[in-house]
Amino acid sequence: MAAARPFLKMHGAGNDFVVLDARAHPLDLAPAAAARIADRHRGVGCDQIILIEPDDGAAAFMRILNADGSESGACGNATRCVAALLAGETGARRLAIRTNAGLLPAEIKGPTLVEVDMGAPKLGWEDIPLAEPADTLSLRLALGPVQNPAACSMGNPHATFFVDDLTHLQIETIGPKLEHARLFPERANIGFARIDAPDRIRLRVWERGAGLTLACGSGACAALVNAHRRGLAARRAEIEMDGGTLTLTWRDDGHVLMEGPVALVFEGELDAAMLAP
Ligand SMILES: N[C@@H](CCC[C@H](N)C(=O)O)C(=O)O
Repeated sequence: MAAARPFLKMHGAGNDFVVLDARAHPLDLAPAAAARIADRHRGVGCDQIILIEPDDGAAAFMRILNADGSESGACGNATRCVAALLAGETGARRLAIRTNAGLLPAEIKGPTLVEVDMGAPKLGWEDIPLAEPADTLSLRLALGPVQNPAACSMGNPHATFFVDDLTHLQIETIGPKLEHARLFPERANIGFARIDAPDRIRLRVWERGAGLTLACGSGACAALVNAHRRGLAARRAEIEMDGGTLTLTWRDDGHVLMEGPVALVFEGELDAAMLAP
């Protein structure tokens, strides 16, 4: 059985994480163990579990496990948190974190502020991925009051619905049904965006494998990209979510810059039984 492990509880705009450092001692975390740790009553409680692993060409490799134990290729808010953590070890202001989405350069902008280059979105139906050829600017998907989202991948699949009213939207009801829609063979993160101005978007995200979170960094990137593609937003906007606001820029070179807060909440130790498969 694995030994007890220290962990850090962190969050980025309220999107919260249990961070485990597996650089010195590898940790093969089974989906059931991830779900156990993420449980907000019987575990530590978090949206995602983040494993920091060794990497030859970057400060570290970041493995992302959702609260349901599924693995994702991108997690914007956690990337900022891990960048801040690793920068604090060396005093560096610039570093790069590798995820399955690629090599993500990060810059420390302040004691609790980090900017990450999230790379370029993928816009083709097969890159999202979708189950069939489709115009990713307007998918033939509708449920209740929402329809025709735009879709892109930030290393993970996102569909963004544009709505006028976020107050009466039953996201807990329609979110899981859309997450598991047949159109999304790997499921999808579902964003609901209200355009308040060309440079201001109000966003709520039903996250794949985690549910309604207070913020979603890759979801914010997808919302800006999809809004700009639709002619609804500029290339730079403030994305306001329940847990906080991120500043997003879709650069002319195609890369999306995301700036936002990071926080360390507490340190703890996971009992070995929590880590068992
Ligand atoms: N909260 C993250 C996204 C985490 C992964 C996502 N739920 C997925 O399964 O793709 C973010 O800040 O991007």
